[in-house]
Amino acid sequence: MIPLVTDAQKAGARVGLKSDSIVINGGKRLEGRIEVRGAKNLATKAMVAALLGDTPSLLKGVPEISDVGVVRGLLEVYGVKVTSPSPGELSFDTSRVESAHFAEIDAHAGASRIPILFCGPLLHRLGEARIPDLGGCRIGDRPIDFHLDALRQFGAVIEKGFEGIHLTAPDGLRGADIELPYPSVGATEQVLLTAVLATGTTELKNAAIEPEIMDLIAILQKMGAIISVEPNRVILIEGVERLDGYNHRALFDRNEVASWAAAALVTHGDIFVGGARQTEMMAFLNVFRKVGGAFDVQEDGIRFWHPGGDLKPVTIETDVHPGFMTDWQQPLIVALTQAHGVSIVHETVYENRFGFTEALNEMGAQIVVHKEGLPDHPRRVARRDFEQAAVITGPTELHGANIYVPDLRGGFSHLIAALSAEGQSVISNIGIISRGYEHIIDKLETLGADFVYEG
Ligand SMILES: CC(=O)N[C@H]1[C@@H](OP(=O)(O)OP(=O)(O)OC[C@H]2O[C@@H](n3ccc(=O)[nH]c3=O)[C@H](O)[C@@H]2O)O[C@H](CO)[C@@H](O)[C@@H]1O
Ligand SMILES: C=C(OP(=O)(O)O)C(=O)O
Repeated sequence: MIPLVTDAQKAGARVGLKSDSIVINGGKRLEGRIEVRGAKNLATKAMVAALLGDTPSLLKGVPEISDVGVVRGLLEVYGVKVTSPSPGELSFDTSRVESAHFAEIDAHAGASRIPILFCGPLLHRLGEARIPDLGGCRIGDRPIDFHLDALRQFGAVIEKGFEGIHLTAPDGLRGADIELPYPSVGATEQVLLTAVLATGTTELKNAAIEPEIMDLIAILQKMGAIISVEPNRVILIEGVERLDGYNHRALFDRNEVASWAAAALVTHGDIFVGGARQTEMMAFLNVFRKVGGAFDVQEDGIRFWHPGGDLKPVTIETDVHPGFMTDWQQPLIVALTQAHGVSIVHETVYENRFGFTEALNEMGAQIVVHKEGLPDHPRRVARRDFEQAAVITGPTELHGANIYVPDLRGGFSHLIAALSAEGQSVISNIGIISRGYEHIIDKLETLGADFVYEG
């Protein structure tokens, strides 16, 4: 019989995780210093951008996460020679891109969302693109209509097959006037990566302006692109004839920083996160402070700790940048189970991102998810067609449980809930966590967590 290998096991195997479950003995403070490196949501896009350069690129601060492995595998299929000159660095040689082996892309299907961003670069380099089915966290429908509509406006012709999509550009790619229905991160990146080598000027309205996008723009500018970020979410891109490679250190992973900050709060701990910076995290830091957490911004990182006293409830809405990021709500909600009073988290970015709260309730939390949102509740962010609200009543004592983690951020929140809970928890499917958290087992050890991992 052929053994079934789950997506999580595949992800874990990419970064050397041998076992897919961890036993956690809760109740221990996390204390110590860990480092974060480049952001999953930037490093992977920077790797795609390397395909646009005629000369080699060097990316520094690359995290050892499985999504990086997925993109590396795809770049190799597309003919890019990827090497690692030293730990945390990847170099990309595009001189043999003509020899793409499209037949091999199916092996990379379903592992990450990044493949969709290869459309523009492949059309520029090869006149054709084949993209496998996408993966990523299952937190709603996650359609790619904005991407495909934008690509069509550039002149791409798209055919959808049973497995993935096929694109051509019979008349080349031309600059376009594009307005996104919503400031989608991925669709903004799609437009940037396509417009830089398209003929003429592209005006993108309602663009996403997340720090990871600004860092991608910085990379493209180093490569020779002409991009200006105008007021009111407008980005202008003047197409150029060719681009060179880049030499760039990836922006730090602010989602990982927020996660460890929440871990410090939840475990009454004290964690110094090396590599963290303040400016990109202001929305998070405000909420962290309102809840009752303490932080100290230093030159080489940020220290987060629980200063004692009761945690306070908050009402927040997830939003696009500069708002409170959707990827931060899951670990924060674990802290809110310990706040004295009722907190409300409105999820406005994805339509299905509170599934992870079921396991927290099994552990003793009191979280009620309102699948249609709370329509009359006053708040800052405008309602979307869909949205959900989680109402968290605290404080509640958490106890150990057996948990099968559903997705990346939900998985991290289960991990820290187990670390703070009374008793033992067995958390399985943890390979998913390695999509976005590097060296998770080593970091838990450094911070003094009590766990058994047969790795
Ligand atoms: C790899 C990566 O960088 N992932 C991040 C990226 O995901 P990703 O780029 O997929 O997220 P988007 O910003 O595109 O998605 C935001 C919203 O727009 C919708 N949408 C998007 C594209 C589209 O064609 N049609 C459509 O309807 C999505 O379903 C979602 O409701 O930004 C999200 C929002 O900050 C983060 O949570 C993810 O961690
Ligand atoms: C939703 C996330 O990632 P992805 O878009 O890669 O699924 C995330 O990082 O929380």
